[in-house]
Amino acid sequence: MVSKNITEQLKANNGEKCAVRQEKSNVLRISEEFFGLPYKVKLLISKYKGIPDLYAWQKECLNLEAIKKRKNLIYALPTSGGKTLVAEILMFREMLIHEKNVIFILPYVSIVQEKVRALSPFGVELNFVVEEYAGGKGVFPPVKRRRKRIIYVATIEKASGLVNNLYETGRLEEEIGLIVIDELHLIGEPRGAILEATLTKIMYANLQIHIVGMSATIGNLLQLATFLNAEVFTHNFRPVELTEYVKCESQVYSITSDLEGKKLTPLRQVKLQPNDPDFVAGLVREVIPDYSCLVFCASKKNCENVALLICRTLNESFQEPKKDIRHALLRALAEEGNGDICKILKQTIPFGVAYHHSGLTIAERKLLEEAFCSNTICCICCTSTLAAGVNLPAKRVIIRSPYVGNKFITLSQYKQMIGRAGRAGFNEDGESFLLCQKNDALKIMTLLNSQINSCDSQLKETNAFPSLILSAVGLGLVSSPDDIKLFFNNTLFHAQNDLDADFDGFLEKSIKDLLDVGALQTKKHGDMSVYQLSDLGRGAVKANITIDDAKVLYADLKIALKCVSLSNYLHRLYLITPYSMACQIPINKDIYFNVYMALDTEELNVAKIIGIDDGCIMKFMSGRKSTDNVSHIMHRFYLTLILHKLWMNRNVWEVGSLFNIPRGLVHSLLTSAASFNSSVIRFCEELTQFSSIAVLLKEMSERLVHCCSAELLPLMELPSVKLGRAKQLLRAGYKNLQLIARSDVNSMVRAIDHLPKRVACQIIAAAKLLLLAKAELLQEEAEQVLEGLEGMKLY
Ligand SMILES: Nc1ncnc2c1ncn2[C@@H]1O[C@H](COP(=O)(O)OP(=O)(O)OP(=O)(O)O)[C@@H](O)[C@H]1O
Repeated sequence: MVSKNITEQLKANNGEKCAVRQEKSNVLRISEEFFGLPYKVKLLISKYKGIPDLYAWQKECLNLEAIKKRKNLIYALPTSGGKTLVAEILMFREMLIHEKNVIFILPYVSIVQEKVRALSPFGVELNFVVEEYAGGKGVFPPVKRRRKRIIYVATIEKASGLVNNLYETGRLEEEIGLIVIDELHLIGEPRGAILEATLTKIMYANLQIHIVGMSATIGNLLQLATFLNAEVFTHNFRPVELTEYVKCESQVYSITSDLEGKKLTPLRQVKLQPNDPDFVAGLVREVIPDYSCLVFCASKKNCENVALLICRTLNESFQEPKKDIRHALLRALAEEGNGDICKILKQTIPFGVAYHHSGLTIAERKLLEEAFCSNTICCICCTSTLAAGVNLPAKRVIIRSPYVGNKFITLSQYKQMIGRAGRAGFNEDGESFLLCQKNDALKIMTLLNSQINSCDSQLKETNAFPSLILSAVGLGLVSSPDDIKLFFNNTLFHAQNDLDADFDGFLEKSIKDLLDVGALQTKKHGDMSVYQLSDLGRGAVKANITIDDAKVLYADLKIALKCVSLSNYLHRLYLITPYSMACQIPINKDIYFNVYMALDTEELNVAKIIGIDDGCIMKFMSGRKSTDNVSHIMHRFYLTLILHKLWMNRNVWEVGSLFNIPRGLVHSLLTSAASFNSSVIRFCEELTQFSSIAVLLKEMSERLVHCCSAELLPLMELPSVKLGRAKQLLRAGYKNLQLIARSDVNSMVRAIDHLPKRVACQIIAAAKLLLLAKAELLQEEAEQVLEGLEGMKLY
């Protein structure tokens, strides 16, 4: 007993000495700087990200003249090169040193949420606020904060609204010092037109805002650099070495390079089995369960089938080691699905295998990603979207076939996928296998020896010119044909094409169309005619929607103004049913008929108000063609019926099976409805005749974002906390943000099934940050009131 006490005493003394030594070294280092930031930032990066030191290229990049002189910069590196950390350090610098706010643009809602959560501990420690602008989240105009700096983490669409709003209220240049764009190459995908439009406006307005873009390697970096007047930094750094293989039938080749280009060198033969004809399971088994493996598949169905196929080749021994935590994962998944678990995942997870695609809800995907990162599961069969968004590195990456959907894979897709191979800090190397049939072998050789794709402006492809003209006129950036021409000289489209006489003609036609449709008007200004927006044009710009959508919305709102039905939410849900989703959700006639027939009198009345009656339904059922307008309304109303079921508290699983569509799609419909709701609200606020409708829609916002009971709402404010996790938290006694903020990480991990420590830490920090931000806002409001009272006599 005595000796134990002495040992403990010694240990304690020793611990104290270590602590003192550590303290001293920290004190010494306090005076050191970390790229102009307090040394504390380096310690926090080590604490929260587990990164003790920067890679050489990261240091080089942060020390570039372009950065010092705040010149715009694009830096391009292969996937997993560590680009994000550089951007984060730049953002911290902008807030802590230059005392300006930052906009961080990311491609998808789920990545925005993930980033908000990951930045929260830094926000608490470094005293800044992280605001989420994605889906239905993010207020316009953004709340102005006097004391704290803000990172707005935004999707492409929300960032566009944010920039417009801050510009027109004169706050953009005053408040924003830096805009960071992750995955800049997405400018070459359809949604990229919005990003290009946002950046064009900033470039044309010639604001003192530093723009930094990150990208994977792309073919036309210089064109992008011309567009952004940016310097370029490239590096081909990979934290771990990557070896590439091709497997064609039973032959494995390694990909080697010589002066003539890439070659396939035969390496080994594999034995194809009837239950594993491609040897995909064989390749997986070579690495799991000790290491992790990602299998990219061409389609969603394929992901599910391959996951099942792999499990059929695994024996019981693959189930044993992680039985308990895998069951905890299944329970967490059941929680998200209100008791339902996907039948396939139920079979595969005990083996440590899962599938991952957009048919799953965001919450399910998040749980699987966390489980993969914490080694609870060791193999995920996924579609190519996983490569673009989520950071899930694996020892081995297998590309099951050289197709994405039914299109042959491009070099940048290939690079993006194989880029996931190799876990920095976990494996010394990574491997990739591209599987193909003999008849695709030639195409593979061409692919491997081709140039990396360029990313092209999408303004023309997506017919985005009219919206961009409207927005530029609305913001007061342009008002004459000459201005508009000059404005378009600042686009990426211009950097890629000569804007010749044809283009002038094209612009003139776009302007004429906008005048004809009544979105644009001319006004005399002295001798000159200048353009200005009509009510409709203003609404479209404010709501960030196309003029065609604005016309439909205007007509819908006019009807609603005359006879909005308040007896239920169906009419309001129809108004906010996103137009863009109709093409993704096909109508099932029988389901439509059954759901329509089950509507009560009040609900049928709503259908009538918007133009659907029994006659329309019968005509539709009999397959007779209706006018375009009626078909359009019918299709939208079908989506409204789906939303209505969710609104009535049916979960995404039930609704998915009722309408025979994947639950992930039901979830995206809900997310885009929440986002469209904020657009419609802004439209109604701009066109004051509809302001009463804005009030009605605002009341729905919060419930629409989360679609859950009131007691869960405060918990769902937390980034990445979805229904299942909110319920787990509530059941464990975490009823509000205060209780979460006060919790310690270990007790939370003990109380919640399948909650990794890192995530618990981020959830607690996010709760603290939300509360601090709220408290500070109230304090600022109180100060403003008191300032107003200053000098006032009380009596
Ligand atoms: N200096 C470093 N030392 C060790 N690990 C690092 C370092 N910098 C970043 N990482 C880690 O490397 C991984 C990949 O980093 P990151 O996601 O920033 O790469 P990326 O280049 O942005 O990749 P992508 O193109 O996929 O977005 C992350 O887990 C990150 O924490």
